[in-house]
Amino acid sequence: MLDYTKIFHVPGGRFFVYITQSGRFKMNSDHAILHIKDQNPLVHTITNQVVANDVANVLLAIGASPIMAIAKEEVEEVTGMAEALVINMGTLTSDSLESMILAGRQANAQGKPVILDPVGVGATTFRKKSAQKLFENVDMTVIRGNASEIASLVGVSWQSKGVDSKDGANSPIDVAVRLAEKRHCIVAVSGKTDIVTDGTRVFAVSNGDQLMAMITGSGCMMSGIIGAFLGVVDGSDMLSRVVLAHAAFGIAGEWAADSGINGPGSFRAALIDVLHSLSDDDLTKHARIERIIQ
Ligand SMILES: Nc1ncnc2c1ncn2[C@@H]1O[C@H](COP(=O)(O)OP(=O)(O)O)[C@@H](O)[C@H]1O
Ligand SMILES: Cc1ncsc1CCOP(=O)(O)O
Ligand SMILES: [Mg+2]
Repeated sequence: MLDYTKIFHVPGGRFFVYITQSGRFKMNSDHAILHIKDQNPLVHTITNQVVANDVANVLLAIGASPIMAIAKEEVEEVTGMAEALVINMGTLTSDSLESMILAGRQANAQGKPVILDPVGVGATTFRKKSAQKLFENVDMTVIRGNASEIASLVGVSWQSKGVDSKDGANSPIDVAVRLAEKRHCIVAVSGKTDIVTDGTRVFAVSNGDQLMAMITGSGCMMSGIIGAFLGVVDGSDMLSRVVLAHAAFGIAGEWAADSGINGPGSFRAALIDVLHSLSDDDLTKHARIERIIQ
């Protein structure tokens, strides 16, 4: 059992951890993956040039359908036919920002989930200002990023290098809760342990493998997978599904790492293979989810 009180030590002791028996926290969706495979949600993804192919492939592997469309002439139409919208700032341009706003407004108007991945948001002034513009125009359902990205969105300093997060003095829980409160949405902070919160309830998901940090795009893929989990009619709450999406991707990472791969290249392929065969039963048995009480 992990001792989260050590991992998430917060000056002032704002958080402590409620450890569930067997380390698993039962979520209220037992059929999340089945629903994705049955309903085959279309996920409109405006992502970066580095990872578009990987994100499309993980969406297909889990049972969703990807559509990568970026032209401002068509994004509203595409979001109109999709079940979820994923916006990723990885290789942002003024044009793609405009498209993200158009697509985001369309999704909001139709009550469709919008997932924002603020890749490298703290790295440049352009990205910071663009994120601000996005928040002024679009209500996000989920913001998912690494710790330095989420910290940057609440004005907390955190070490980073380009699009990657390094060590930080603050707690990832603290910055996640602050951003969720600020933007009134679900926030997920990825890392060795992922934190998912709506500002009130906080969950820690400890599935995953260190190889996930050795390929580019694992965070972007995670954001795409959230789009698949939120793009279905499931009967369960959004927060549970975002938590389960993290567990599913983390389990896929663990099993891919364990599948006789040779290194990061074959790990990336194995990740897609494992996601393709992952079931709700696997998720129930192997998810390591804990609830953190503030
Ligand atoms: N050291 C690690 N051990 C286990 N899983 C990890 C580790 N680092 C990242 N992951 C997983 O990889 C995915 C992407 O996280 P991360 O690398 O933090 O995002 P990003 O690629 O956006 O920086 C998440 O699902 C996370 O749980
Ligand atoms: C390397 C890089 N540069 C711009 S976007 C990108 C990919 C980032 O992917 P991730 O955040 O999932 O590691
Ligand atoms: Mg990222």
